[in-house]
Amino acid sequence: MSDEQIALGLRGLTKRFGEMVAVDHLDLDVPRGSFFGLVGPNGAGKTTTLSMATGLLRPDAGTAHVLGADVWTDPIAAKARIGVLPDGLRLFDRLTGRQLVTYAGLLRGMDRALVAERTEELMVALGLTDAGDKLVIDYSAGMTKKITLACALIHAPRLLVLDEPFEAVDPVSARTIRGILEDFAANGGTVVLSSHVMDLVERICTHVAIIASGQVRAIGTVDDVRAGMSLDDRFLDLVGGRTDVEGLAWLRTSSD
Ligand SMILES: Nc1ncnc2c1ncn2[C@@H]1O[C@H](COP(=O)(O)OP(=O)(O)OP(=O)(O)O)[C@@H](O)[C@H]1O
Repeated sequence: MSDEQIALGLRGLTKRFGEMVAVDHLDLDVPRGSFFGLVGPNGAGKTTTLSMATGLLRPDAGTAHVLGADVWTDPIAAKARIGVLPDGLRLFDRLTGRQLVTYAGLLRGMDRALVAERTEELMVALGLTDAGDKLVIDYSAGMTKKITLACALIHAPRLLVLDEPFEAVDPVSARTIRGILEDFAANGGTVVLSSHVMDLVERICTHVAIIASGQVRAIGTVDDVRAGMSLDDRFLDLVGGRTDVEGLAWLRTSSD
């Protein structure tokens, strides 16, 4: 793949927490226009990788490029092109939903009238119009996910990096979000998302990387990585996650 075809390029990305290597010389190329799923067991290093890729966590080694811009040496250019839905982000939750999205747009240096226009469009598209004047602290988990997504979209980024975008989101909202993301990718945008839901990744992603112990175990189009199996089976084969349900015998016996 040539550099122009790569939306997100990670090279030798490494992060240690004390003795533990969370991300271990990780290389990954996300093609432009792809819908790219990042999957892996709990603790595999997905969030740490995405945080380093988007300028939220400084790597110990390695580089991250967003559409050619180095995230760590040219952060202003890189960050202008990215919209991020981070995991467990602390929001200014004493703002209303509408105020929070407006704030995200103004922080990006956008014109106030354009911010107002896009905020209303996003509230409608994400079904948040009625909740727009409610404080974010009073939002449900799914509503919080949607308002954070609105903040990630307001400046019309070229690359969206979403940590578990469908977690806690109801089926109707999931369908809406999926529609917005598919439209975004169909028009030249690139989506990178992490998920534990293999069926979802199999259905909506064009490409996938399976990560375990901070390294890429398989990468390519979903069909290539599946290799004729379901993604779920391939995942379990690669990460060796199958455990037999022996033990916990006490759970099977009733005490009354
Ligand atoms: N700030 C931190 N300090 C210490 N260890 C950390 C920190 N952040 C992550 N880790 C460790 O790094 C490893 C990778 O964590 P990470 O959150 O990237 O995994 P993940 O693939 O996103 O997991 P999950 O699917 O459970 O969200 C884990 O072992 C985790 O305990």
